[in-house]
This record gives sequence, structure tokens and C-alpha cells, in this order.
Amino acid sequence: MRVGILTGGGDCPGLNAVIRAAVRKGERHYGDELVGFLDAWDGVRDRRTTPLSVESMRGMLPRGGTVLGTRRGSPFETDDGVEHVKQSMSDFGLDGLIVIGGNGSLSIACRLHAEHGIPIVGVPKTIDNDIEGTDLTFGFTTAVQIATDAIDRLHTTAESHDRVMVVEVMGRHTGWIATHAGIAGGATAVLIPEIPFDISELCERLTRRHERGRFASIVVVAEGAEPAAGTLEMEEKVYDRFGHVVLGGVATRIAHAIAEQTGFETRVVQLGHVQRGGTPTAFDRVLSTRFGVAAIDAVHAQEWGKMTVLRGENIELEDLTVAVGKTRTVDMELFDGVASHFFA
Ligand SMILES: Nc1ncnc2c1ncn2[C@@H]1O[C@H](COP(=O)(O)OP(=O)(O)OP(=O)(O)O)[C@@H](O)[C@H]1O
Ligand SMILES: O=P(O)(O)OC[C@H]1O[C@](O)(CO)[C@@H](O)[C@@H]1O
Ligand SMILES: [Mg+2]
Repeated sequence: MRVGILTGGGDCPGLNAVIRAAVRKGERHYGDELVGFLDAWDGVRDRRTTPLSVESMRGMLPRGGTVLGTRRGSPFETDDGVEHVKQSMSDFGLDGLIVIGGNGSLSIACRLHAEHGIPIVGVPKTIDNDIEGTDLTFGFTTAVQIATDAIDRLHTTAESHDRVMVVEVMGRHTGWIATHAGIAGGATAVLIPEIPFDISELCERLTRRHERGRFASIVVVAEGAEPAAGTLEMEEKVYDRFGHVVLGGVATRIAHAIAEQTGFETRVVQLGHVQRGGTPTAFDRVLSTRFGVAAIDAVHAQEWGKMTVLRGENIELEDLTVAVGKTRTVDMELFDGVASHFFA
């Protein structure tokens, strides 16, 4: 078969490992030819491709980012976008397309298949771990490890200066990274988008802890965390051209409020895209490799409109519809039942 692959949405450690695995099994086992579209749907529209082979993917297993490049945006944004996808697939003689992406990219894939009959298999990716249908997404454990390493380092400087450190981690809609890194790094408090926070209540907790003789605190905050209505004034939201809120900065607002309300010296660390860069953890490399193999198998089984998922120990296929328009929020058993026992 001739199979196209693209990566869409924000990049994520493990994307190259998925591509490598699909190419490896495709070429060596099935005798496929694989074609990579550059820069997601932009490359599909503009017919920008690169041939993918076992040879060209050599060394890509541990490499972060995506060799194909990635963009946001959708073929549904223009009247002729879907026609371009169909024509492009026909021009390159493709029998199927593997779309590796987040919730948005998988939603596009779902519509292209359901409404236009385009033969597509999806592979979920995101460091945020918020895609419905899969127990985990690759890239997540890498981001958690990076955030945990940062928190570990912040403990010693915070203790030396008796400071409160407010660490902002990624997590646009959900607090998976914040919760896991908070548990692993021994955070004093974790603020997540799923639970609007009350700054005064947080300050009281920090004050009680410091009165007990612990003079350093680490507050981990997911970038998408929001104050409970009427508790803390925030700056007006700004949106990018894809309709996403431009995040980054909630930690600064929180740190100012903590300093003001408690008098404790407070510092801010915004980890940002460091969490998305560099080499994937061994776990993410394995998950990516399993997803890549499962994706090319799904193409050969003509399981169109499906995506690869991890369920328990197993890799399975799930309808793309499961991921559309949904967000997998933090497991409250984990947050309330485990993480919160270690908060101040
Ligand atoms: N529910 C939806 N249905 C159809 N298209 C969507 C939907 N949500 C988003 N999109 C489109 O998908 C594009 C890609 O989505 P987005 O930028 O969120 O990346 P993603 O694949 O979800 O990765 P990330 O994890 O970085 O968010 C968006 O620019 C938007 O045009
Ligand atoms: O690459 P950009 O546009 O800065 O995207 C940042 C967003 O992408 C993610 O890394 C993945 O969805 C979010 O955690 C973050 O808010
Ligand atoms: Mg998205």
C-alpha cells in the first residue's frame, strides 16, 4: 500500500518514534511505501511531502519534535480544503492516511472520514494527556519528568531562602501534568483547571504550613487554572488565530497575590515549552512505538475512522468519534484521594 502520514497540533516527544515504527513495520513487513506530509494539513494542501523509509528514519527514535513539522489549522477552514485533501491523496496514489495529533487534529480526521469517506487512521498525541478514549498519550510522562526534575531543584533553593515558589506547568484544559508532577515532586499545593481555586484559601494553607515551621512551599499551577468566580481579578483573555486562549502568566498573578496576602517572599517559574522539547522517556518511546505499529496494522485491516489507544496493558482501536469535542479530565480519585493528602 501507499500510506501518507502527518503530524498536527503542538509537537510532543515521541512523534518521531511513532513515524519510525509505522514506517518500519510498513516497509519491512507489508512492503508499503510511506509518504510524509510536511507541516500538517498545510503540506497536504500545498503537496509538500517527503519520502519516509527505514533509512531516512534512522536515529529518530529518541529525537524530540517531529521531522515532518507541525501546524495548527484545518482543511475545513476553507471551502476547497477537503477537495485538496482528496486530490492530494489521489495525486500521491495514497491508499490511506495516518494522522498523529491532538483532540483537534483527530476531530478533523474524524470528520474527513465520516463526512467525506477519506481512509484515515488516527494516533492520539499530547503532553497534556487529555484525550478521551486512551489511558495515556505519549509525551505525557516526558513532560511530567521534566516538571518533576524542575520541582526537585526548586525545593533546595526555596528552602534556602524561605520562599514560596509558584511553578507553572502546561495543561490547557486539564491538570494531568500538574497533578502527576505535584505528587512526584512533593508539591505543597496543586492548582488545576478542573477545580477553580480560591486564592485566600490557598494563602491560609500556606500561612498555616509556615506557622508550623516549614518555611518553603512549592505551588504547582497548571497554565489553564482559573480562580473561582469573584476571588481574584485576572487579565482579560487573549485568543490566537485558531481560537485558543493565549495562556502563560497565571503563576505570576498567583505569586503576586500570595506575596500580598501572606507577606512571604515569592518567586515564579514558568516551565513552558521546555516540557515539550527533547528526548522522550523510555515509557513514551515504547508507547509511541506500539502506537506506530498498531496504526500501520490498522491501515492494512482498513480500520478507517479508528485511532490507536492504550487500555490497561493493551493497545486497541477505538472510534475517532470518542475523542471528538471531549476532554479527559484529571482522575479525582488521584487528585482528592492521593495528591491532596500531601498538600498544606
Ligand atoms: N472539535 C473540532 N472539530 C473539528 N475541527 C477542530 C475541532 N477542534 C479543533 N479543530 C481544528 O483542529 C485544528 C488543530 O487543533 P489544535 O490546534 O487544538 O491541535 P491538536 O491537534 O488538538 O493538538 P494540541 O494537543 O496541540 O492541541 C484547529 O486549528 C481547529 O481548526
Ligand atoms: O505551541 P503552542 O501554540 O504554544 O501551544 C501550547 C499548548 O500546547 C500544549 O502543549 C498541548 O496542547 C498545551 O499544553 C499548551 O497550552
Ligand atoms: Mg487541541
